[in-house]
Amino acid sequence: MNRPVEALPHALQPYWDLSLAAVQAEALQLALAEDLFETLASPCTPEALAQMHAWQPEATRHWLTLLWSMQLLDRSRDAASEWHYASSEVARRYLTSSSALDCGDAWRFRLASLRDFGAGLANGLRGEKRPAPLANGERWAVAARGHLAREQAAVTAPAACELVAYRRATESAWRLLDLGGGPGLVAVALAKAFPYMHGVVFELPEAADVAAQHIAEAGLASRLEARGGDLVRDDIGTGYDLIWCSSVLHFVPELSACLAKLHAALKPGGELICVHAEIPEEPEAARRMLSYYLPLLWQGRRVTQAGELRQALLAQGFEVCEAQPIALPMAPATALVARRRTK
Ligand SMILES: C[S@@+](CC[C@H](N)C(=O)[O-])C[C@H]1O[C@@H](n2cnc3c(N)ncnc32)[C@H](O)[C@@H]1O
Repeated sequence: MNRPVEALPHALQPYWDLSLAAVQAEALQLALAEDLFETLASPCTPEALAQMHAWQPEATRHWLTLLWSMQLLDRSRDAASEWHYASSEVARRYLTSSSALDCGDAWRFRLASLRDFGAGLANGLRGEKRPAPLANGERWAVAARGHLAREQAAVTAPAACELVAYRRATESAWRLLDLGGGPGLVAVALAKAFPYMHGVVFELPEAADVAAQHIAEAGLASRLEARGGDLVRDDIGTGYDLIWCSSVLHFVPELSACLAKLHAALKPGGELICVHAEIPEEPEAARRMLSYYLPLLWQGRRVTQAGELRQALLAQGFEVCEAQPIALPMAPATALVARRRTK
């Protein structure tokens, strides 16, 4: 009689995976610190690599094999049956210092800040508040100069261009508001893709300065303006054909008042592309979202439940024409396209 096959993987496997991820994160961190993906732009054997850096050859071989299993390296055998390792497509694109889309430092920043938050969970539960090292505007300006800029260039801006390409003709003139646009690279990418578009990046004043710098560097100052202000209290302008608003509504105290302001800022027929992560109903999908958004939730910020934003848009008189999954840095989100009715 055959032995009954036990259920695989074991029910504890997801939790073992958490501890295993610690080693994978360190392996990647070390690869970034050593600029490994730049070196392995051309294939190399572990022995040659170890010799180049005075590393231990066996340890190097096993580390490379782990990175291969994480799909950060490709490998192939030569005629002598020796493995040669080279950076994978994703590592070349996003984790190589010479790539325009490099997110290596941004990834390291995310790892460090999530570890730091995780280490403070017990204190947070007891209600201990950690003093913010910088004032709000300055904190966002630091983010805009650092990881937000890298992630916008690599992830958010290409996703925005792809989405907007379905909604605007390249040769038409239109007016954009990139609300809470951080470093402004979404607006910059849209302006490059749509030569007749002009518009505004609205941001807290300190971050608006960073966006202004990016706009100037891109030679787009005649078409894009970085306007500093508080979107809750200040005038955000009117007559927009399209408002791009991603990962911003978490920070406004009153959702309905903010959506009413966005509705009024659009031309009749104009569209709000509202891109935010919401907490899904299913635990598997909710897990990633909650791990990322727990710090925000603990600060008392808003992360809506799946479907809540749509309801809030409908309540303000928007017509919700489309809901599309979209890749945002760290966790996927939903892009809701909400139109101001023509009458
Ligand atoms: C998570 S970032 C998102 C940046 C950008 N939209 C993106 O998706 O990459 C949130 C942005 O909202 C801006 N923000 C938050 N509260 C704001 C307010 N009251 N007025 C203007 N901007 C604000 C922050 O400065 C920050 O750049």
